[in-house]
Amino acid sequence: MATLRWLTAGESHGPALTAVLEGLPAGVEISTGHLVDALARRRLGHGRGARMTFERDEVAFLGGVRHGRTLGGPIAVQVGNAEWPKWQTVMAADPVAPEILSRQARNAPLTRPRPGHADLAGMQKYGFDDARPVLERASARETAARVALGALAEAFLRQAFGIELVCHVVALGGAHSDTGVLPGPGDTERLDADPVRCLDPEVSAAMVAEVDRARRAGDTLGGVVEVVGHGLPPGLGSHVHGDRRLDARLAGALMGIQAIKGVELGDGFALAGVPGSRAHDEIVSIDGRIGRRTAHSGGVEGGMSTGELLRVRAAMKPIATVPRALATVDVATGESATAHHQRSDVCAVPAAAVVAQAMTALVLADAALEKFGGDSVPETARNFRSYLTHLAPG
Ligand SMILES: Cc1cc2nc3c(=O)[nH]c(=O)nc-3n(C[C@H](O)[C@H](O)[C@H](O)COP(=O)(O)O)c2cc1C
Ligand SMILES: C=C(O[C@@H]1CC(C(=O)O)=C[C@@H](OP(=O)(O)O)[C@H]1O)C(=O)O
Repeated sequence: MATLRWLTAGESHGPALTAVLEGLPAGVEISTGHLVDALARRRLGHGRGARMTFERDEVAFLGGVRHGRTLGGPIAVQVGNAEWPKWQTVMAADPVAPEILSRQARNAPLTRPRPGHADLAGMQKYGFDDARPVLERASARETAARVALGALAEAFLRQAFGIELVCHVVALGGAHSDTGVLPGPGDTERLDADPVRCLDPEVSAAMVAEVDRARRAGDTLGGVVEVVGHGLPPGLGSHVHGDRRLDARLAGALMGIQAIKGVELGDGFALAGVPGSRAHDEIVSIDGRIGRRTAHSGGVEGGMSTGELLRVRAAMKPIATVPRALATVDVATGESATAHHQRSDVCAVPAAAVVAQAMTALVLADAALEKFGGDSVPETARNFRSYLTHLAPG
C-alpha cells in the first residue's frame, strides 16, 4: 500500500470536484491561497478554450487542515465548477422527469463519439448510448483536483526536504526549444508570465504562432512538457522490485494524465541511439562530494533518485475535440457522421505541464515518506537530516 494515497471524484459539469489526500504528516504549512495560486497557474496558457476565461476553481478545504497546518488526517479539498447553475438538470444526481430533460438542448444524447477521446470506448465498456456519462469524468477538468493535491505535496517536499519543482513546455506542435536550459525554482514567475510556459522568448513566440495557426485552421495541437526537481536526496524509490522503482512510479503517474502518450526520464528515448560511453553520467569527485559529469539519466538510476537534478518529460497528444470535426459513426443510426463538437481547447500543453508537476510532487512525496517516515514535519525532517549525516559513501 502506498504511504501517501489520493483519490478524486466529480464530473466536469457537476457541482464540484472533490479530492482526498491521506498520509501527509501533521504540520505542513498550507493555506487556501497556496491552492488558489496553483489552480490559477493551471488555467494559464495560450490556446485554452472559453471555459478557462470564466472558470474560477473556487477551492475550499473540507477537512484535515486547521489554522494553516495539516493535522495528519485525511485532507479533503473541494474545487467548485463555475457553470454548475447551467448544468444542474443535465448533471442532476437525482432522477429528472423526461419532459423536463427534453426542454433543454444540452440534455440531448451525444451519439457522435469523438476519435481520440474516451467517448466510444467508454460507451461500449459501460453500455451507454450517450457519450455524456463518459466524457464528464474523462474530461481533464479532473486535473484541477490533482493540482490542488499536488500543491499540498509540494509544500511538504519544500518544508521537510527543501525539494523544489518547476515545469515548462519544451515543444508545442512543430516548435521546440533545444537549448537544454533547465528552469530553476526562481524561474516560476517568468514561466507563469509567458503565454506558453517556455523559457526561450523566441521559441515561445514560435509556439504562440503555432497555436494561432492551428486555431485558424480549425485544428488542435499537442506538445512536450518537462518537470525539473531540485534538491532530491539519493535513494528515493528502489531497485528491488518493479513497482518500487521511482522511474516506473513517475511514468505511471504522468501517463495517467489525460492525453499523455509518452514519458521519458532524462534523455529517455535518445539514449537508445548512443553508445554507452556517451549515455551514462560519469561519477566524479567535485569539491570532496561525489557528483556527475553529465545529466543524461534525469536523476534516476536503478529505480532510485541519484541526488542529481530530476528531469522527466511527458508528451501530450493534440486535443481530441478537433473543430474541423473528424469522421465518426452516429451510434444512434449507424450512419457516417462528424464527431460532436462544442467549445474546446486548441492546445492545453502549458496546463498539462502544471498537472505533470503536481503528479510528480505526489509521487515524490509518497517515495520520501516511504523512505523517511514521520508523523509530523519536524519528525520527517529529523529523519532526513540523520540520513544525510550518515550517507555513505559520499
Ligand atoms: C489540461 C488538459 C486540458 C484538456 N482539454 C481538452 C479539451 O478542451 N478538449 C478535448 O477534447 N480534450 C482535452 N484534453 C484531452 C482529453 O482530456 C483527452 O484527450 C482524453 O481524455 C482522451 O485522451 P486519452 O486517450 O489520453 O485518455 C485536455 C487534457 C488536458 C491534460
Ligand atoms: C474544464 C477544463 O478543461 C476541459 C477539459 C476538456 C476535456 O475534454 O478534457 C474539455 C473542456 O471542457 P468544456 O467542454 O467544459 O469546455 C475543457 O475546458 C479544465 O481544465 O478545468
